[in-house]
Amino acid sequence: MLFRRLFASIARSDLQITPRLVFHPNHIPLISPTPIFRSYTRRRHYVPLPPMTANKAEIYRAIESALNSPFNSDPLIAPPSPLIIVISGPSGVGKDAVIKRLREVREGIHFVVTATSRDKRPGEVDGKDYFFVTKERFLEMIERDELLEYALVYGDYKGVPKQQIREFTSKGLDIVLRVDVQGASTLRTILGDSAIFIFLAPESESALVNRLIDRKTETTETLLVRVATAREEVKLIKNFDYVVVNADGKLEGAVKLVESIIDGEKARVRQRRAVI
Ligand SMILES: Nc1ncnc2c1ncn2[C@@H]1O[C@H](COP(=O)(O)OP(=O)(O)OP(=O)(O)O)[C@@H](O)[C@H]1O
Repeated sequence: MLFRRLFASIARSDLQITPRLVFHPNHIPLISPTPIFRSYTRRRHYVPLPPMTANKAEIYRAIESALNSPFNSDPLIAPPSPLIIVISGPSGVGKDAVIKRLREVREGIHFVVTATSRDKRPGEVDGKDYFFVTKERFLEMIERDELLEYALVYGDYKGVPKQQIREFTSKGLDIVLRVDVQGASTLRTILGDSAIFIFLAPESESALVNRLIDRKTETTETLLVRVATAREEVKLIKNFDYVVVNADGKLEGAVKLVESIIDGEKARVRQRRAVI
């Protein structure tokens, strides 16, 4: 009784157990090796296909008809999801310089403007380089949960406004965040693998110190703190996905490598998807 039921259910099902396949050069297969082909083999026995010497439209239509569904021109692959790219590295390594150049050479990216309570440096523009806010306003932003991440860096607050990320990812743009190394570690905890983390490294410690001296933005005391911190920060490289060396005079190369990383990420089969 049990066997009879089992055989009856196999007979009703789409599964077919076949000892061998039958092919003919100008015909579609009579018996399909897998159930997936069965629907068209069942409906369209012996539909002759034109030879490859026939005209293109005729071959096209014949294949369409044999598969029993029209071809369409819709993209087979969905467009890549917007990326969140975190660029970090020790003070003076060239985060701003790399981002400034990336901004010039690449479209489709929104560079998140960090909010900071520090004073403007000469040449910096409010709303472009940073949102310069008072300490009080910054504390209010923390209170209202408006920041994805924030930190007190060398006595000044810096933080990433959530609203910008939401607004621009919804428009399909990639997002670049520029944060210090501690901030990147915090973001890794918050975002996990849903974002890409790039560590910018100098070619040597000495190059980094020289760059900071040349920048002329530090006192010797703050310079000392930055360099000592940089030594510790290099140890956190393990929290990152990629490392890009920004060597002296090789800014272009560093930017190209960042672009290649972005391109590679866009070609991933399993896309990263961040929810902010
Ligand atoms: N590849 C490079 N070659 C030579 N100089 C560079 C290079 N990259 C950056 N610089 C210079 O090094 C100095 C430090 O760079 P930048 O201000 O971009 O560093 P940063 O990582 O943003 O620093 P901070 O975190 O302190 O703001 C700047 O004067 C910049 O012009």
